[in-house]
Amino acid sequence: MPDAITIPAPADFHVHLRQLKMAQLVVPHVRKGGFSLAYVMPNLNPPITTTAMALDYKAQLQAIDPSVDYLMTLYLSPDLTPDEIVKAKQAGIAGVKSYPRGVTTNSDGGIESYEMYHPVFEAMQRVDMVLNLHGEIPSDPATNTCVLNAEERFLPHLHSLHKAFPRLRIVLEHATTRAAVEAVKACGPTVACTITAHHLALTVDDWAGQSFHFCKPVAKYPDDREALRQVIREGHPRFFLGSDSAPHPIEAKSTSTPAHGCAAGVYISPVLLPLTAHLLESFGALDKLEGFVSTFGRRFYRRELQAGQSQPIVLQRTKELVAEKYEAEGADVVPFWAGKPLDWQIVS
Ligand SMILES: NC(=O)N[C@@H](CC(=O)O)C(=O)O
Repeated sequence: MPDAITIPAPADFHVHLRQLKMAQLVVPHVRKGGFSLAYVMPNLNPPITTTAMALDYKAQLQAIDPSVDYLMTLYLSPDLTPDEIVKAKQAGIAGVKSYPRGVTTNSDGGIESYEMYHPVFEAMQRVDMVLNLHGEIPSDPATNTCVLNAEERFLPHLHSLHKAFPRLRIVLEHATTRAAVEAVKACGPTVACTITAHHLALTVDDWAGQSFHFCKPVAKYPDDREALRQVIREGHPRFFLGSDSAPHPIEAKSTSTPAHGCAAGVYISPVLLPLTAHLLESFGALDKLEGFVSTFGRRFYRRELQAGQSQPIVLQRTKELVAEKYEAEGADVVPFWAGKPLDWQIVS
């Protein structure tokens, strides 16, 4: 059992950084959690639908912490045109995120059918931008669809998109099921998958009745969690970390009404690297940490570290309790693993 681990420049390939006071609180937590690259989600209110909006948002994030490499994304909506894709690529925007309508936070403007976006996907394939999929279909009593099977029922869309656009790089985000792992494995090298740290820990029993563990997609069965753990143990190079760290004010998580429910999202940024090490060690995959948090995602996104760029993070074995909450002027949030011990801490 090692007492220290050194990881070259960890990269979080899925994170929600919000705006205004919440952003002031959570953006510095990217670094605190051990990460120097953040792949930033566009589901703001209003969503980031143009290159100009994405660049303006990036400037807001850089003003809070200029030391992080922010990779920006656009929100797939009918406003997005092939011309805007070309413009976005030239401006360094990395990807386009698709949210099916109504399945999660700020997804009212999300998509209902992929066919109408084929010209946009064609342009993305041509200029080489990444398509990020929130892989759930909306709940529908008529087809017996609910949060437990919404991801599995999305997978035929993944296969048909990959078939129609075989050179388009696609990432199935925050996979939670054995079916999703198998679907991504069955695809070619242009399809990858992010896995969150919390989905390596939680199952249905842990979020039913515990609002701070509620996120979309919800954690599934123990066998699904085992499939996520197994693909990491295998060191499969198309499966890598995207935290889906999604802060919500404590009030939005802890008080819900029948009309509004509880906000979906687990907040994980400030403890991300120590927690990921802790969890991987718990299921015998600590030796795969570097690939999972640093190498594989960077390779897929073509953001490999150049010589002299490795900005290594050193973790040391410890017993440290995670903070109960983080707060600042006008914002507060409860982190995942609050009040519980972690076996690793960042020392430099
Ligand atoms: N994951 C979540 O439960 N919530 C995310 C949105 C998302 O990625 O689904 C959020 O922005 O709060």
